[in-house]
Amino acid sequence: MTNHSKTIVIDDAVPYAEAIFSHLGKVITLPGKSINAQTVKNADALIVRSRTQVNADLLDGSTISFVGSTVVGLDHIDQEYLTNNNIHFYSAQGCNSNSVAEYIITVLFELAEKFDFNLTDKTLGIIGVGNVGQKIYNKAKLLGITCLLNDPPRLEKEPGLVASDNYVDLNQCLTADIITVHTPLTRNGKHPSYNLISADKLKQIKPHQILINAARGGVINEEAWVNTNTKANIIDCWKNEPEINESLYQSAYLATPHIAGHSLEAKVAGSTMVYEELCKTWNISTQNDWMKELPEQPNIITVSQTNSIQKALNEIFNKTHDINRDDAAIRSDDIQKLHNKYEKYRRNFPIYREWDQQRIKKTNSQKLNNLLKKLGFTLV
Ligand SMILES: NC(=O)C1=CN([C@@H]2O[C@H](COP(=O)(O)OP(=O)(O)OC[C@H]3O[C@@H](n4cnc5c(N)ncnc54)[C@H](O)[C@@H]3O)[C@@H](O)[C@H]2O)C=CC1
Ligand SMILES: O=C(O)C(=O)[C@H](O)COP(=O)(O)O
Repeated sequence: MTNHSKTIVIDDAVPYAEAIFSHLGKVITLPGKSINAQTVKNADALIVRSRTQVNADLLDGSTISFVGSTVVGLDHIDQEYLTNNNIHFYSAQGCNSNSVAEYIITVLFELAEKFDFNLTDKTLGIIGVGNVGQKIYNKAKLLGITCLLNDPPRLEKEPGLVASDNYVDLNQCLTADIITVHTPLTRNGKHPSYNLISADKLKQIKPHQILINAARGGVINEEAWVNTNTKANIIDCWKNEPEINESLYQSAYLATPHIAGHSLEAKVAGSTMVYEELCKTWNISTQNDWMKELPEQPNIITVSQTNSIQKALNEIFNKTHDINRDDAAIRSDDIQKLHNKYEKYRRNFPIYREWDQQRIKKTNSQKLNNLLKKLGFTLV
């Protein structure tokens, strides 16, 4: 039964918001950017993704006592303000890490196909080895890709990692053939990541190297990146989204509108993690009736050839999430059109499912079948 005494304001990009949250109170859904002081003034809970700045300007004078974020980045949340004002805060850490990891692996196989190289001959540098970075590393290891890892904050907490894995300093990590960044965007503390790959660091980059940013705009210095000669730039996260830098955009071999973490499983995990926390906070039992609204399993994937395992994997990954489609969806030489398409496309992003939801028709290659199972696919 709905509790009409509570009001919950929710970003309308949170899937199944009404179905999941409505038994807890009156649900008001709004575009994340339209959530303002007026709309939250008399509400009890606020549930955001990444597009709402959560701070004193938004919450001063409101009745909000719970803020939930169904995404991972925290750079849009003034956590100190929330703590000082006794507002319970919860964010769904880890909810979309597998989605981002699958995006990166898909990108790697696409690059290998396009530039005709063997991934097992290349090194992959992973900067930030948290939920996302660790999953990329685990998958890369299964696929025989050599990795260099960089995460000074994690090493301080787990010094034993240096001995057991390929942890290196940032300069060495920047020598990898392909470099991918997965730190949060932070400006303070002992290891701020803003401008981590600075203009100076970018001078070390050689023309054979590939740079990927699916973390946040600003971790790699965009102004210097535009003028850095690389083999390819892959960019999912930008400064000033959706008004992204035109020159950097034109320099990108693959440019996607901040969708690496947008698998259905990631979005649903973010929503349910916040939902469970809100139920706990309000001391209400959880319900799962809304789950009947989830779509059916995707169709079985067939692989057209198995002579090259790398090519077969590229085909399969693309059939689960077509990143070229995401790039093409926003491509435009007219920057204004690009900016408009950017936000529109990500807000209406086509549903895709993670590998562990996918069924593949058994191939005639035992090696490929084994690899697919290890990557989470079901063989039928
Ligand atoms: N493109 C997309 O759709 C998505 C982007 N993200 C971004 O990726 C970031 C990482 O996500 P998770 O792995 O889930 O976060 P996490 O918090 O689990 O991992 C971040 C890791 O970065 C490390 N780190 C922090 N500062 C560093 C520095 N200066 N140098 C090297 N390592 C550093 C931390 O020690 C930690 O291990 C998020 O904060 C978010 O901004 C996350 C999900 C989706
Ligand atoms: O979790 C994060 O951090 C992300 O970057 C999300 O994938 C972004 O989600 P949106 O709310 O911007 O769709």
